[in-house]
Formats: sequence, structure tokens, C-alpha cells
Amino acid sequence: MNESRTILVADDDRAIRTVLSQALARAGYTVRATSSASTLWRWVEEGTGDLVITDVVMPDENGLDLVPRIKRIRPDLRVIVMSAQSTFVTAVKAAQRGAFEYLPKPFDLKELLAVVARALSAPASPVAQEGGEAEGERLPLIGRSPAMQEIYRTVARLTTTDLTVMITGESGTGKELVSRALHDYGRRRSGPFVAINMAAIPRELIESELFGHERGAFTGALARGVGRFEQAAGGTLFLDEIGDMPPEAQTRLLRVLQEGEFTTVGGRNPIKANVRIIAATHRDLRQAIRQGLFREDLFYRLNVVPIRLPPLRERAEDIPLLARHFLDRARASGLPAKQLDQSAMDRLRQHSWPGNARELENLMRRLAALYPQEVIGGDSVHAELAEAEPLADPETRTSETLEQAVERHLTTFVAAQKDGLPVRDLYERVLSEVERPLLRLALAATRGNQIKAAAMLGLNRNTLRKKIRELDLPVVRGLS
Ligand SMILES: Nc1ncnc2c1ncn2[C@@H]1O[C@H](COP(=O)(O)OP(=O)(O)OP(=O)(O)O)[C@@H](O)[C@H]1O
Repeated sequence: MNESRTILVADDDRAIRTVLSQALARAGYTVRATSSASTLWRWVEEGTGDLVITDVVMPDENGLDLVPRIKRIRPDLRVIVMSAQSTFVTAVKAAQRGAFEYLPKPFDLKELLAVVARALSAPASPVAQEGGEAEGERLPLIGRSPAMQEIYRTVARLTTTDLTVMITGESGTGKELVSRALHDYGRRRSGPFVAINMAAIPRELIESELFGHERGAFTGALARGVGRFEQAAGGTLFLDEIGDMPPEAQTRLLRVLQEGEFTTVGGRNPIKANVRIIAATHRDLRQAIRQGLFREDLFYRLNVVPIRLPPLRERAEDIPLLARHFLDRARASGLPAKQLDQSAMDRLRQHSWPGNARELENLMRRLAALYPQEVIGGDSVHAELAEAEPLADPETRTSETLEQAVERHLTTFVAAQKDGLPVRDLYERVLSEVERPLLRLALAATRGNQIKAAAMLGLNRNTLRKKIRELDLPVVRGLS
């Protein structure tokens, strides 16, 4: 069945050429092998071969440089890159230039054959559009800023290990995307990638979601439930918004990380944990630890390799690339093709992007969907950004939690005091700042009914009355 497929192999190491040729021939492929990039290029130009396997370092040319050239003349010819320099920079480069797969040497022949089979059976990629970023189409992560390069390097180093990773970064900076890249390029890529968001699951269900449960473990547990740890066996478990994990689940997770095994809720037999863990959060976990909301020992277990994703405003040079990438994606999802002119790019760079890459992505989709002209100018971008401004405004951004908002205000407040009078009674003053609007809102919501307001706040009626007096809040009698 493989007879008709020809594989072009380029490697200056004769031993590797021999081993590869034999293994591929045994699997039924026709093999042409060469020690030079120039011969490989000639074969490609002649239109021969169904797949290329090339080394990076060859005497006449770097195999990686060949990949974009191959893609240009034969976009559907897949290229597998092998390299002895197992830094992931090579892997990222290989991916960036359009290689189908990257194999660090030494590799297992079985693995190579599996990759070859995949490369030959994967559906053809969509034909690159003129002017579009053909190379970028399959790139997992976009951005050439130094900050992103640093991320690539870290991700690269991590591909050959199963180390636990902690990704931090504001909402929309690409935490989930990076965790996917870690999986897709890592040792466990043929296993499952399972994500669970701690903030999206009712607290009381988190443990059973994570570890599974036995039949009858709790009301409603009618059958045995498989947890994410079990689902992710052999692969990666992505624990999103780890900062929102309830304390009991934290304790249980810590035990699993220490002991390498877990038990289901209501179960007794320990099950071996076989997952690589990647955790992510937009919260400041060190602060959560200080507040007693996050276990310090768990933090250290998870924070083995920290990756901090910079907000988009710290890498404005990536905005044009990302914008084009998102327009390409919008087009791929059926929206009309668009381009941005220089004034549009300039306007994009001025924005502060509190919603980061996600905000940019949404904006590109809106522009593609709403504007009839093919080339979008700065005015249109400005109009759309102004439209979204109330949301983008840090004062009202929806993704910001109360705690973050308070912290932002306090930081400004404390910074403002530095050279002025020393701050006194800070604790009291800050608390009264919070109490005042809280009580006002509770009173407004209950139309001035202090009994209802006290119940809503969980305060004793007399305490509320006293506080109203102390804070000098206006007492408005209810209308009804
Ligand atoms: N460097 C990047 N290159 C390409 N796309 C990106 C990049 N960073 C983010 N994106 C895209 O932006 C969107 C948001 O990214 P993602 O969901 O990974 O962010 P997040 O940090 O996990 O957000 P949240 O904390 O809100 O869950 C996704 O559609 C993702 O594909």
C-alpha cells in the first residue's frame, strides 16, 4: 500500500541515511537519499517525492532554510525536520517555516514511522492566499518580539521533559494556547490534552471532576464517573484558573503530586497518576498565598517551571503580525478577506489592549464582518476601538475582579502618598472606602429598608445603623 509513496531523505550522516532508508523500505516506501541540500532541492523542483525528511545541518545549506522554499513551490509537500540540536528554537523555527513535524535526534524509528504515516495521510492544507501569511498558517504561536522569543525558548526546552509548568498572564494573553503548544510539541503529544477550568465548575464538584467518583459517592452520583486525571492518562492535564481552586481540592491535588497516585471520590484503591500538569492563572498567586487562599506547598509543586506571558501592550511590535494572523483566521472561518493599511496598523499600536490577544482577535473579526471595503483604514479601526472603549477602559473592564480593581486603586493611592504626608490609619481608611459604597448599594437595592439591607449584608441591624451613622450615609426612606 505504501509502494507508490516516495520519500526524499537528506542527511549528511551516512549511518542515519542507511538506517532510515532501511526502515522506510521495510515499511514499503520508496526511498531516495542524499547527503546534500542541493540534491534534495533538485528532486523537489523536479516534482518527485511525496514527503521530505531532512536534517538541519548539512554541508551546503541549512535544512531549515529549505523548508519555506519547498513550501513555496510545492505547498502540499510535507517536510519532516530532524535535528541533533534539540533546542526547541529549532523546533519552533521548523514549525514557523512550515515543517510538518520536528524530530529531535536521536529518535525512535517507530516514532519516525508513525510521523511519516501521519504526514502522508493528513489532509492537504488550504492553498495559501496571495499576500497572506502562508507560513504563519500553521504556527501555534504568533509574535517575533523578544518577549515571545523567550517564551519559545522556554517552551522549546520543555519539549523533552514532563516538568510541571505554571503559566501566568493577564486574561487573553494566550495561556491556553501555550499550554497546547507545550503538549503538541512535547513528549506526550500522542496522548490526550485535557483542560479543566477551576473557575467554571461549581466548587463542590471540582474534586469529582478532577479525580472521578464512585457510584453513590454523593447524592446524584448514579454511576461511576471518570475524572480528568484518568481521561488525561498518558497526556497533559491543563488546570486553568488554578488560583480559583477550593482549599480541599488543593489539598487533594497536593497529595497526588507528592504521591503520584490518586483515589476517586468515594473510592479506596489508589490509581497511578500518569499526567503532565500545566497550570495557569491570571491571579497573583503569591498574594493569594499571603491571604491564605492558596497553599504555599502546592504553589511550589506547581511552579516548577514558571512561564509569564507578557501583556500585548508590552510587545506592541507583535500587533501587526497578530492582526494579520487573526484576519487570516477570520477568512478561514468564512468571513471576507481583509487587509489593514498603515494608518490602521498605527492605530492598533496606540491601543492599550486590556483584553490582550483575545481583544485583538475579536476586533479583527468585527472588522472583517462589518466593513465592506477590502482595505481597512485607521478611521475604521478608530471607530471600532472607540465603540468598545467603555469596556476597554480599565475602570470598567469586565474581566477585572473586585480584588484586582481594589489593588489597582490602592497601588495608585499608596504611590501618591510616597512623597507627601506619611499615611496614617491606612487600614481603617481603606475599609471605610469599601464600606461606604457597599452599604450605599445595599440600601439602594432595598430602597432604604435597613432591615432588608442588614439581612442582605449579613449584618446585625444595630451594627448597620451604627455604621450608617459613622459613615454619615444619607438615610433615604423607601418609596414603597
Ligand atoms: N501568540 C499568539 N498567537 C496567536 N494567537 C494567540 C496568541 N496569543 C493568544 N492568541 C489567541 O487569543 C485568544 C486568547 O488566547 P487564550 O485563550 O490562550 O488566552 P488565555 O490567557 O488562556 O485567556 P484566559 O485567561 O481569559 O482564559 C485565543 O483565540 C488564542 O488563539
